[in-house]
This record gives sequence, C-alpha cells and structure tokens, in this order.
Amino acid sequence: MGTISLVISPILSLPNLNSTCSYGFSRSNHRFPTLIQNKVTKKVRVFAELKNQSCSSIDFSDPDWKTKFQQDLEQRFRLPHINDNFEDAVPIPSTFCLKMRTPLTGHFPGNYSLDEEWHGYINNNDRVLLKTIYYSSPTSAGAECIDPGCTWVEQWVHRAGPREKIYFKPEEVKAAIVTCGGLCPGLNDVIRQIVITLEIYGVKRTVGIPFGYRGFSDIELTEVLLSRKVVQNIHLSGGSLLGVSRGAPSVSEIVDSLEARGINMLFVLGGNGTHAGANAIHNECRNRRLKVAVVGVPKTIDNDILLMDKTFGFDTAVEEAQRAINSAYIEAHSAYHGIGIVKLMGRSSGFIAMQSSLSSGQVDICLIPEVPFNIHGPHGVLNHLKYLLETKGSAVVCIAEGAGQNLVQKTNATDASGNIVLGDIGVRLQQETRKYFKEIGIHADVKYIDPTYMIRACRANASDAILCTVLGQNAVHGAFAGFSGITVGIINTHYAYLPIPQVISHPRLVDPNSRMWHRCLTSTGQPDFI
Ligand SMILES: Nc1ncnc2c1ncn2[C@@H]1O[C@H](COP(=O)(O)OP(=O)(O)OP(=O)(O)O)[C@@H](O)[C@H]1O
Ligand SMILES: O=P(O)(O)OC[C@H]1O[C@](O)(CO)[C@@H](O)[C@@H]1O
Ligand SMILES: [Mg+2]
Repeated sequence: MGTISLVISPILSLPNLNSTCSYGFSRSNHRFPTLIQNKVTKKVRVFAELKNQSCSSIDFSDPDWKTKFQQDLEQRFRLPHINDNFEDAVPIPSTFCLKMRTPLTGHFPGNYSLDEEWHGYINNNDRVLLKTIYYSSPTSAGAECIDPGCTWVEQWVHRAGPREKIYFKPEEVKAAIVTCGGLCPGLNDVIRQIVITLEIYGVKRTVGIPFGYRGFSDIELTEVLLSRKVVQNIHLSGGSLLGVSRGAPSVSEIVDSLEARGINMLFVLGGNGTHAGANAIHNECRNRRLKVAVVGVPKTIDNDILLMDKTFGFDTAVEEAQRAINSAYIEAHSAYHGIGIVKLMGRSSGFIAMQSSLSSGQVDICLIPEVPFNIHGPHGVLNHLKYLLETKGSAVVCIAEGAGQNLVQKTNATDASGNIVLGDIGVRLQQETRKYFKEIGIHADVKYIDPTYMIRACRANASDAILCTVLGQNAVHGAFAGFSGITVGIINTHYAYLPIPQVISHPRLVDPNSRMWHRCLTSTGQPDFI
C-alpha cells in the first residue's frame, strides 16, 4: 500500500482548540490565555497549548502561510506504517469479509464477484473532516481560529475502517490486548470486539496481558488465552476481564517481552499515560526493526483525550452521575436549608461535572478545573450558597475532583504512574461550607456525596457499548492495514485514525469560551466566583 505516502490527501490543518493555535475571546477567566496585540483583532487570546505547536512561529503576512501550515499538518497527521520500516512488505487481499461467510467453510456465499465495483472497504485516501464550523470572526462564541482573521482551513484526518489490502497474514499473527490506568466502563466491550474481529480475519492466537503493562514483566502473571467463546459475555459486567494497573516496567522490558512471546499485534486500551507508553513501544519496535503493529483505543471517563467527540466510558459516567446528583438534590430539597455537594471525577478536565450538571438540571453550582473560583469573599461560592438558601431554600453543587486545586493543600505525592495525587477539594468545600454557615449563624444541612468509584466500575451504557464496538473493530482494521503508533477515535460522529502523539500532547480541557460551558452556566444560573 505505497498509498500511505502517495495519497492524494485533502489538506490537513490544525485540529482542535486543545491542540492548536486558537484565537478567540474568552468569556471569563480562562487559566491559560495570555494577551497579545494583533493588527486585526486588537487583542486576541492565544492559548498556551500552542507552545507545542508551530503556530507561534507562523508568519501570517506570508501569502503562502496557509499552504505551509497545511503541509506541516499533513505531515503530522500522517499515519505511521510498518512499510516505513519494511519497504518491501507486500500486502495481501484482506481476509476480512464484508459479506457474510459461513463459519463452516470460511468462504463467501455466492454472488460475490471480486471485480465488483462496490467493495465496501475504506480507501486510504478517505478522510474525515475535523472541524465543521465556519467561524466568521474570532469573536464568535467558541471560535477556534488558526490565524487572527479566522480564515477557513479544511482540516482532515484519516478515516478508520477495513482496508482492501492487509499487511499481516492472519495465521502468522499473535495478538495481545492490555488494559492500563484506571477502570472505565466499556473496557470489556472493547476487548470483546477486538477478539471477535481478529477471529473474523482468521487470527487463531489472541492473548490478554494481565494487569496492565505490569503483566509484561511480572513472571507470576500469565497471559490469558482469548477467543470468541471466552469473551462472549464479558461486556455484561464492568471492570476489565484482564485487570488494570498503574506503573510499568520499562519500555525496553515490554518490547523484550513482546519479542519473547512472539506478539506482533498489540492493542493497548488506556488513557494518555497508556498511549504515551504505546507510542514508546511502537518506537522501540521500529528501532529494533520488529514488524509489530501497536494500536491504541483511548479509554477515560474524564474525556480528556484531544480531538475526539468523546472517549468511551464518558457517557456512562455522566449517566451514572445522575444518580448521585439526584440523591444530593433530594437530600438537599428535603432538608431545611439543605446543601448537597457531589464530587465527580475529572483530574484535569471538567467534562464529567459539566455534562452531568447540564444533564441533571438539578445543579446550582458547577465547579471545574478549567475555571478558577473563590470559596470565600463577596463573589465566592459560599456567598452564592447563602443567596440560594435565602431564595430557593436549598442548593446542589457539583464539583470536579481537579477543580480549585489552588485552594487545597498540595500533597506532593504521585501515583505509580507519576500522576499527581490531588488534594480533596470536595471534602474541603464541605468543611468550609459547614464552617461558614455556622459562623454566620444560618442553619445549613450539608450532605456530601463522593460516588467516584461507583461511577467508574459500572458496565457501559448502550451508547458507550456501540462506541466501544466500533472502536474495537477499527483498532483491528488499523493493525491489519499495517498502521502502528496510532489510535482510533470518533470525530464529528465519524471514525478516524490518528497518530498517538497528536492526541496526548496535553489533556483535553473544557473551553470556558465554548457554547457548552455557557449552556451549563445558563442552566445553573451561577455567577462568576472571582
Ligand atoms: N510517558 C510515559 N511513557 C511510558 N509509559 C507511560 C507514560 N506515562 C504513563 N505510562 C504508563 O502507562 C500506564 C497507564 O498510565 P496512567 O496510570 O497515567 O493511566 P492513563 O493511561 O493515563 O489512564 P487514566 O485515564 O486512568 O489515568 C502505566 O502503566 C504507566 O506506567
Ligand atoms: O484512584 P485511581 O485508580 O488512581 O484513579 C483516579 C483517577 O482515574 C481517573 O478516573 C481517570 O481514569 C481520574 O478521573 C482519577 O483522578
Ligand atoms: Mg492519565
């Protein structure tokens, strides 16, 4: 498939607020922007994320800036392929059948002609449009602009799905699946679909690596044989059939283990840390000239992976959070001057808190990491709670675990993967609320709910189950197509392959200038707390 480098590619452009240059106006105190002067817009906000990108070095007075910019992006979104290392690798016709084949014969039923015009595979030149809104001005709500004039630039990424030609003979494949990081609804659904799809291609050897990357080095842990029969019902429960862990052996140890086990397809389910690991494994395999396809499937209830509409597990988390919020509401509503506080997950990003608040319609105050707030003072949260008790009689607060970290004691601790252990803002807010109302002599009945692990451990809801199914299948198609160092995601409701570094350079964040955050504010009716 020399097509990888020869594609007549639609031009790719910078993709997302969270990973691109972005010019626009923020409604309130975004924690990143710095103000710079600009001829066109007088003042534009440039998000710190662009430090990773080339935008700051673009000379917009150059008439060719757009072309140069697009060439750069096309390069960045090019999918790494085993052909890069094995130029003589010869593809074979896909063994993945789009028409039903009978399990007994392994053949297509009749009426399938090879020269049929429609064959249903994805063409390597197919693309998915990353951005679908034309912003006529950087002042438009949520505007994500590349240049100060907010020029329209088409942004394309590679469409996911089965290719006509494959780079692995199924009988030579030993595939492995590993699930890392924290739990997330849908892990079992993805494992199941990967196993099933591999079998459809004709793979006979698929194994699960137990307890995340740890399973590669811990000799007490043995790989689990996986088949359609083994995984048939695993999606009916939450968690991961294979187990998860944080912390890991070195990349070199992992690749030693891959070599020793004869694994040549590795499916890695995890968040940004796991994907950083997957990319490092992919690079190490390249360095050692091993023909191994490493494909990620982004997993995180936090929804903090760049470029994607959402990650699997997020929808379920939002749905499950409704129960906690509703309980907090009922408690608060049934008490004299009741205040219900719910803490939801979201280490760096407030997506779960924002969407759960929006969805429930029962939240009066939503606090997320991306938007600074004060607890005390005339504009503080407590003063607004007082107002709510006086006017409504009760109040519900939904707070993300990563919110207000400047207001809690730093722990200076990290978990086994190196993630910072956060101070408990939920407990702090609860304590401060009790103290405040006691001090001002107003009765307040404060109830605190922390449902975090209950939300993470449940099985995927229907919408996530479908997402998992498509992602799992596409991960296998990507590996067979010869891509490595890639991940798969849903973008504007379509499915795409992306080079791993493009989605993990930093966590995806709620944009305080986005329509969604503004909708949340409209719904809660909360003021700025600064
Ligand atoms: N930069 C990195 N390079 C190699 N491996 C990494 C890197 N960062 C994390 N890992 C490994 O990836 C695994 C998962 O990382 P982590 O615990 O951060 O979870 P995650 O994938 O980010 O998921 P979650 O969303 O649950 O935090 C761990 O085994 C960790 O050691
Ligand atoms: O307690 P654990 O397993 O380290 O996981 C906690 C973290 O995992 C996440 O759920 C992401 O998977 C974060 O929201 C949270 O901070
Ligand atoms: Mg992480």
